[in-house]
Amino acid sequence: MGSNSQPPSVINLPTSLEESRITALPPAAYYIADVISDEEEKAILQKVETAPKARWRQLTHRRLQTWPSDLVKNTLLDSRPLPDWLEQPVVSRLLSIPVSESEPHIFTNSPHSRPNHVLINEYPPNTGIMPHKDGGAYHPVVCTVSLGSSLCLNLYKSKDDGAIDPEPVWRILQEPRSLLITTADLYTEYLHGIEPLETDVNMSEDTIVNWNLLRSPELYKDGLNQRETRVSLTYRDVLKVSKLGGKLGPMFKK
Ligand SMILES: O=C(O)CCC(=O)C(=O)O
Ligand SMILES: [Fe+2]
Repeated sequence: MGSNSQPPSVINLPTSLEESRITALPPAAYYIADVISDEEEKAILQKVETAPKARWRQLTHRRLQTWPSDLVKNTLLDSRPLPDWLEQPVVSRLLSIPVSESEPHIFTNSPHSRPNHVLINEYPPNTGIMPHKDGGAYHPVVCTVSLGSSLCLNLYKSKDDGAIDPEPVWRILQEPRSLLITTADLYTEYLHGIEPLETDVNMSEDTIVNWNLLRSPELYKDGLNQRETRVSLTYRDVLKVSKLGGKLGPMFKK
């Protein structure tokens, strides 16, 4: 293989999530560089891009889709399953990786034992998301699949007066085709956000907490990541699902 060529596209799942733990973070976060193949990435991106226009919600810089639907008062009104292209291959792989001997997968202790909601965010270069917490609607396990481009997700601490310390405590680099799982204190105690940058800078073994788990650290040896459009799929379990959901008329569904 030449020094500039990419390694071949392979799926590489750990036999236990422990192998993928980001050890510099409080319990627990996991990073799997190769959760889907190139072909699977392309197929999902194609589905995202060709979704009906009404599926997209346009914010100032970013646009997003929610599947199967938005939440209303923290409740999922639409109890239809996720579409097949969001279910396969991602959910089945997620549910196939043990956390420990007594925990067969990461959603073992969530109310529906699986993710029932996917938020799709599209970030062109120079686009980010303000530091925030994900709030009370979800079980505190967040599974994010990244497509199309790498970027850094930052984790922030609230200061004692409630203000956000603008300097991130940790930075996680998410490569395309990767899966990041964050849980527990990282959900409840810390904030996460993405800076609106054209280029992530100053990246190294010392500044990126998952450096040892990256697929291609050599691509960033100058410390830089030139962003292209990155699409993320955020899989979560919404705690409350309306029993009426399946009975709502088409007017209430998107
Ligand atoms: O795109 C991401 O990785 C983060 C998205 C996010 O934090 C959110 O939508 O709540
Ligand atoms: Fe979030």
